Amino acid sequence: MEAVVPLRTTFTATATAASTARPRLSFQPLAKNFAFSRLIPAGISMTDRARSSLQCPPVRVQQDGSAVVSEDTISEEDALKIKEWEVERLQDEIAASQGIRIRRRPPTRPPLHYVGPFEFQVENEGNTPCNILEEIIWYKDKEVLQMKERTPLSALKKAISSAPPTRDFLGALRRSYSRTGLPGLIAEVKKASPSRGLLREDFNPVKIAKAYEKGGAACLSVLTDEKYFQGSFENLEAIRNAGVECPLLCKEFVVDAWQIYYARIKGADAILLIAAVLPDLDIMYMTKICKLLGLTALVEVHDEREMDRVLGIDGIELIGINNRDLGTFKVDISNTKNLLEGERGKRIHEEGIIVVGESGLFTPADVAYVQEAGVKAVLVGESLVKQMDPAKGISELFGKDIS
Ligand SMILES: O=C(O)c1ccccc1NCC(=O)[C@H](O)[C@H](O)COP(=O)(O)O
Repeated sequence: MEAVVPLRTTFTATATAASTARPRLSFQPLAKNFAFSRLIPAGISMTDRARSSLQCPPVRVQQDGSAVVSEDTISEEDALKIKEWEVERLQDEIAASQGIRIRRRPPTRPPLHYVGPFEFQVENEGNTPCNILEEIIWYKDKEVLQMKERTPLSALKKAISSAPPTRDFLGALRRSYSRTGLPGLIAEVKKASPSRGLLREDFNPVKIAKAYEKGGAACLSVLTDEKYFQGSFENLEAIRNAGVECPLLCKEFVVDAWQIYYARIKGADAILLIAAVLPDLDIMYMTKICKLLGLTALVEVHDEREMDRVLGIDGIELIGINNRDLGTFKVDISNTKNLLEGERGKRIHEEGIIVVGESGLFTPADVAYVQEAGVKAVLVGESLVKQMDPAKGISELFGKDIS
């Protein structure tokens, strides 16, 4: 029996990243009493972008139940999309070789499928994120794709040409350290988090930012992720436009250089780059873009391997050590100490890199502990934002008035 059936999303591409020949598409076998669960692919699916823009090819169902698509039915345009997908797979392989466990997309297909007019959910091990960071990144990839469609890079570049200049984030941290003898404070405007839920009901970002500035913060960090942190770019923009003078860090999950340009027009002076997500080449490329736009890059690491990768990249000036394990949410400030011990600490000192201790800092003893370990700045959210008076919270955190 042979039939030509239109199939929308049930195919998997079997071409390997290394192949130079035109990729061949093959399909999951379709049994007579076909069940939706059979749609779980054997291979790795394409990105949404590639998949959604591929035309539905005609499929020939063979006698054994398998379905094939003839190479002749693949248009030039589709072949190009498949190539794009191959390059993305290659990037995944490079990331894995650098110890990056965060995958940029589900290795099988995303759990949402369509068959004809029907939409349904199939979950399997491959399409469920391994931790919260991976979940955030998969979501962010889609979000950024939509944002880019609404505002192309060319429009951002045009807007940047008339944007006000950035402020010196690193200089502010250095000045604060010399003035107080204590780590420069990056105080975080944080409404909620995946680990703690809602942190503050009566959340007024501008009021909190002004209180932080009054309390002696050198710089501010503004969470812009909406889905997981209830932050926004509107908050960043509002704080910048409210006359707050502290330089602002855009606390985002950057997966695409487009976001750096976007942060710049929304008022950022610095932006976070997470080594657990970005391969070395991306970090190199993105830090260059930051420099070009006058932004400071805060490159965040969680473990020794990430620290060594980042230390191997030229021109890094600011490294954040995050004490939060993003798999378990456990916070352990000794992570900062461990990563600054021995040769690593020596090298950081010699190269004049400023290190920021991030997450889980609540008391003067915590601040003293990470300062002793070698940090010259700290990034603090929860313990300050929860205070009725965040300015007073800063004095309590440092054990003295640092304004
Ligand atoms: O805070 C979280 O629950 C979280 C979960 C997943 C990814 C990142 C997360 N936090 C981002 C941060 O780096 C912190 O907001 C920042 O270091 C301040 O931490 P804290 O002082 O403990 O609020």
